[in-house]
Amino acid sequence: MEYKELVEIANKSKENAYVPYSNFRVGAALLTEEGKIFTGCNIENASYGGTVCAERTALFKAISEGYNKFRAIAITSDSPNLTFPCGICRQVMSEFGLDIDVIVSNNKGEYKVFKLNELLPYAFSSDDMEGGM
Ligand SMILES: O=c1ccn([C@H]2C[C@H](O)[C@@H](CO)O2)c(=O)[nH]1
Ligand SMILES: [Zn+2]
Repeated sequence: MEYKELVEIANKSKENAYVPYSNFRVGAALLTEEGKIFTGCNIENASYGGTVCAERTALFKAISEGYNKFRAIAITSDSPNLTFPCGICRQVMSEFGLDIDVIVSNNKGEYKVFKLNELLPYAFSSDDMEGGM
């Protein structure tokens, strides 16, 4: 799977974004180890905190279908700037491995690839819960 193609799939899934509040459409395409792709868009809510980002929509779709090993996630929006995942999505993705490629792209289809561990150094994980549990 070419990352350019994954970006195009993310771009397409942006069309389903439900964004009456921000009008900012985000699309994500998540590639599993098995080569399966799960897409996601952002889904906003009148109670703003209930909003779910495109990245977590894709991730939760995959997890709920029994897939939890991931190679890459492409993220895009209508912005001319590269769209990076928010802090919550970085943390939620990190639960399933820091080695995933995060492909950030813009409305021209230009993209850059980062490892999640570059975007979330010193991630909090279950290893940090010594003393609890
Ligand atoms: O990486 C990002 C950043 C923001 N959003 C969404 C959340 C909200 O609906 C809108 C504005 O923050 O964009 C995403 O889906 N992914
Ligand atoms: Zn997010």
